Amino acid sequence: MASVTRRPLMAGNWKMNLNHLEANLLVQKLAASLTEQQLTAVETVVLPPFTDLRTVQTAVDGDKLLIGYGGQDLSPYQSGAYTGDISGAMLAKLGCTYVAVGHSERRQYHYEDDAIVNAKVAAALANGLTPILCIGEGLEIREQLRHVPHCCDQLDGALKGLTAEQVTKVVVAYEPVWAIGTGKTATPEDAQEVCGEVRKRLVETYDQGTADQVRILYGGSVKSSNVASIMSQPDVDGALVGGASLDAEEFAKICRFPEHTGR
Ligand SMILES: O=C[C@H](O)COP(=O)(O)O
Repeated sequence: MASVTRRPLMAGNWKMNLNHLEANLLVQKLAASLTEQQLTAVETVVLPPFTDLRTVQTAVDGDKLLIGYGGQDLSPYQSGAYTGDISGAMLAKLGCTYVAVGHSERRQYHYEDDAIVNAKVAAALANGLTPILCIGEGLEIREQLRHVPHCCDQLDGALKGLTAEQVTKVVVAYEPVWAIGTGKTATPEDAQEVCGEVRKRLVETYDQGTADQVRILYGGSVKSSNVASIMSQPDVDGALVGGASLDAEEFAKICRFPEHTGR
């Protein structure tokens, strides 16, 4: 069987950090820290707060930076009376190519369930955005060793009703909730276990060709010091980075991981 090449993706989720002035500085510094060759080898994306997106767009377009960007959430609806929400069409109009969907912080603080996440994935695709679909288990589920079925159930729920072709356009991010912002990183083997099972589930539900095209990221306390070992796993195609993406030099080091692994 021919081996499959998936372009590594490093996505920096800024969460509710950095105003638009700080966003401009960070994006400029990040771009200056990476060569064209490095940015071509590893797709580099930032997910700033909504209020920063126009500024990031101006910086990226103005200097033709090879950095992608996107939102951290979107409405499942196209438009209308949904105070405080932002539509996929609005993100697309700002040049976004990605949007995070179903992050554990949205599931926890905004009570998003699999049905809402499913509607948001569909809304992202309908607007030409690549959803970064986040799945992951809490500590209790991990301790009960139910993490694989839990994550596969979240995956099934989020992808319900999508065609195989649509699924190839989705990025999945496995983020064990107990490893987010805690400094506790899953071992590379933990990351591989779930990412591998996610890919197997995609083979079962769709087919091998579809599953081979889907990029699966790991997220949870990723840093420049641990990214290489995580990226050495066969089913891990990148990382969703929180805290470490707020420091341009540290995030750039993460994006330069192939230089430490020869990947
Ligand atoms: O979206 C990113 C994840 O929640 C990971 O955050 P973290 O790198 O700060 O642990």
